[in-house]
Amino acid sequence: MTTSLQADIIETLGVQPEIDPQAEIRKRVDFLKQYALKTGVRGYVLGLSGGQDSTLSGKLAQLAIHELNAEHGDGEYQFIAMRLPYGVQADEQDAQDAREWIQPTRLVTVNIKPAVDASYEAFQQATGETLSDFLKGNIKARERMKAQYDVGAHTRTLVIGTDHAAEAISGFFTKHGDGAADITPIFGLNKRQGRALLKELGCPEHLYLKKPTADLEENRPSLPDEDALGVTYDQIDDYLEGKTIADDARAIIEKRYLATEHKRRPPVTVFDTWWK
Ligand SMILES: NC(=O)c1ccc[n+]([C@@H]2O[C@H](COP(=O)([O-])OP(=O)(O)OC[C@H]3O[C@@H](n4cnc5c(N)ncnc54)[C@H](O)[C@@H]3O)[C@@H](O)[C@H]2O)c1
Ligand SMILES: Nc1ncnc2c1ncn2[C@@H]1O[C@H](COP(=O)(O)O)[C@@H](O)[C@H]1O
Ligand SMILES: O=P(O)(O)OP(=O)(O)O
Ligand SMILES: [Mg+2]
Repeated sequence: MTTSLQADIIETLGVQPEIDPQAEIRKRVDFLKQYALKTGVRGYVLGLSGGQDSTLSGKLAQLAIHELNAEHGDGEYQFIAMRLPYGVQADEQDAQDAREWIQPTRLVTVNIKPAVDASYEAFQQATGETLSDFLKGNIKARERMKAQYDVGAHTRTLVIGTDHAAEAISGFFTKHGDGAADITPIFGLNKRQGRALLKELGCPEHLYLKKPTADLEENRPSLPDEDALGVTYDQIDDYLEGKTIADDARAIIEKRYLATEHKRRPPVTVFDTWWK
């Protein structure tokens, strides 16, 4: 039976228990096109990690750009993919496979290591203390955000975020890091629905069957999100589809959801009451 908190979460995150992948693709490509036309921007920019979410978001963006150029422009719309490794990335080949499949208008590569290490060392010099490996991971996510905003502002393109329901529910993103973006085309989908869209689009299987990872920690490289979260994406997806899941998994999900409300909202103000 669906609990009332579960029903609230499903409604807030906009999840449908069943989807038509083809219709979802059309809706989200149209959304990207219409927003670019309405705002007058020249396209989109997105970090491609080689993971499922950026592969899907990037493909939707590239489809939107193709159609915009065919229908409205002289090729002035562009989708800029960014590779943003911290040094050398273990699954670099997946990122290259995603780029090959998406065929972005342009690829920009920024190694974030020097900037991240400079921030990490500046903190050390200023305080005499050392940031944890976990907190250094959040610097990486924020540095990636900065690099994308630099390219976006320079090219009049908007930054795409890859937030979706299965990530939003647990606040499993870095605040003002990968959580910061201008537009989120896969919002409202859970993880298996995202996979279904990629399958429909003809994506190489290995890019959507791989284990999701934020890959932010040096001490635990390629740590699967599911290990960090303590629940599986299947459990999260079932919960988001209104199904009954094991009590311990439900408790973990709901505890994380309630603790991370601040990450899904704008900065709290004197007019807000949600935190009380
Ligand atoms: N797979 C992914 O998509 C992905 C990507 C990046 C990070 N992550 C994960 O996301 C998490 C990010 O870590 P985090 O959440 O500890 O760091 P965070 O920086 O995202 O959020 C913590 C910060 O939020 C603010 N904050 C905390 N409580 C608050 C409150 N009640 N009201 C207002 N602001 C508040 C504080 O500034 C605090 O430093 C980690 O678990 C990381 O592994 C996952
Ligand atoms: N190594 C990366 N290169 C480019 N973009 C990246 C990289 N790692 C993460 N990103 C971007 O951040 C989001 C969130 O990633 P999670 O795996 O969900 O933490 C990802 O979709 C990329 O856009
Ligand atoms: O955000 P991505 O593309 O890195 O996907 P995943 O979260 O599955 O690693
Ligand atoms: Mg990832």
